[in-house]
Amino acid sequence: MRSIGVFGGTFDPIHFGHLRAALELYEGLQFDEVRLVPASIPPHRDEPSVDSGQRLAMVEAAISEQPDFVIDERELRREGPSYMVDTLQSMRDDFGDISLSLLMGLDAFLGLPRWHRWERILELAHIVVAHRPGWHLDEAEEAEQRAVELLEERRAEATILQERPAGGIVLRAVTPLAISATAIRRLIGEGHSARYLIPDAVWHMIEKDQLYR
Ligand SMILES: Nc1ncnc2c1ncn2[C@@H]1O[C@H](COP(=O)(O)OP(=O)(O)OP(=O)(O)O)[C@@H](O)[C@H]1O
Ligand SMILES: O=C(O)c1ccc[n+]([C@@H]2O[C@H](COP(=O)([O-])O)[C@@H](O)[C@H]2O)c1
Repeated sequence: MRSIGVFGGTFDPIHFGHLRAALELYEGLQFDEVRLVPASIPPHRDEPSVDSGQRLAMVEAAISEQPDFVIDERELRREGPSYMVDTLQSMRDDFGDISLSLLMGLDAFLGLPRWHRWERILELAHIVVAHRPGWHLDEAEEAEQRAVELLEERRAEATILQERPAGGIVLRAVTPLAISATAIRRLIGEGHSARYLIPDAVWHMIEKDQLYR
């Protein structure tokens, strides 16, 4: 069965934490393709500090040489908040009965029960959760318990991703990289370099356009 990974993010900016996780999941879970989906208006957070055209350009620069990584612009073309359930429904309509896997870090997964129509998401896709430094399942807060229960109910072996179109949750270790876009924005705002946390091509764009100053 054809199998696609879907990696959504604000990517403000894209960094090696995103890229290395996406690559290890792509190789380890044998996706035919990973679609990076920059959010236009991300729900449940402040508006991005850089406009969507620039965030998109940084993602393009970051993945230009990686085979099977593609950018999916459908959230940028849609009006209103970038609800993931709408994105996955539209991919399902486009791609038919393939296996779709929504990739996310553990921090994002713990917040999943607050997402718009989140229960529908598991009817449309699998969820692959990557470990992220600083986040632990056994330290989940009260508000995150629903996500922990969901993982217990739906946890599956990675083989499910090749066998069924949707519905399982797979937890995966990736190289732990304690990099966040928030810390990168702060570094640059304080006049420091963000080199070696992000691809050089992305750093050059940030410098050229004086982003995050
Ligand atoms: N270092 C990392 N390791 C694993 N997953 C990550 C890492 N950084 C981000 N992710 C995941 O990438 C997705 C998109 O994240 P996002 O674009 O919000 O990056 P971020 O670094 O968390 O940004 P911010 O600090 O602005 O919240 C989320 O699913 C998040 O969990
Ligand atoms: O659909 C939702 O309600 C929803 C709520 C929070 C986050 N998301 C998506 O999850 C991805 C990671 O979100 P963030 O805030 O960590 O960048 C990104 O693609 C967001 O659009 C989606």
